[in-house]
Amino acid sequence: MAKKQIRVGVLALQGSFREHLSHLSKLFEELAKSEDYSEYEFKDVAVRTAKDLEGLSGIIICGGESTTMSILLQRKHLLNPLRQLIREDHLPAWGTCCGLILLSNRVTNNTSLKLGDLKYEVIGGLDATVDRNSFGRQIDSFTETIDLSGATGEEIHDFNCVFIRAPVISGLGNARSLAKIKRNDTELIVAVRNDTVLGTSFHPELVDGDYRFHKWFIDEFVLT
Ligand SMILES: NC(=O)CC[C@H](N)C(=O)O
Repeated sequence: MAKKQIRVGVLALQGSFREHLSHLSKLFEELAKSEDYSEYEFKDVAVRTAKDLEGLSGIIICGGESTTMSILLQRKHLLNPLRQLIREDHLPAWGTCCGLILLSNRVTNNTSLKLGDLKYEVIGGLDATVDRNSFGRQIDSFTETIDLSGATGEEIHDFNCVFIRAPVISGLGNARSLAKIKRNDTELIVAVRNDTVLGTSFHPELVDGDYRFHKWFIDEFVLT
């Protein structure tokens, strides 16, 4: 019987797209050996043009710099196709850090930006507000081990979460919180989801050899 083709795209304009593609391809090598996934044939796809979006079952928007990425999305004519796919057609999507910002409906701390004739535009899809650069400057980047087992229902008790000039989810509409960290006695939301869109302030693609979070995205969002 022909296998079901599962193509997972990674927006590859700027930022940590190579790391996501490498995580996916290694994960897919593992899944190809597993009886549980024998009905599927997986492929990771670098998305650079609107044509690359054809036939995708899911998409990842990587870490990077959201102002730059917003400009590139507009110049490459990818912003509107992605809005259509993610917001109207409910293509499963996951954004890490900059990707979370671009997938949120509301962004704060982005007002002083002059972009020539362009505006700071996001894709949206997550009914949440994110505050950019919420932990301060690049030098204030940090790693924290978080128990993601409650959030994912998987054995991800200790996940190495890398925060680089990360945003925080400062308001929730219909999206729901998945994970929090504590800073100065305040709980901050760092992962959020709705039915088809997932956002994390941290970067699972930067954790070498750990594909558990990527696997959960495939199982929970792409294959359901
Ligand atoms: N690591 C990241 O993706 C950083 C995001 C970046 N600070 C922004 O606002 O776009």
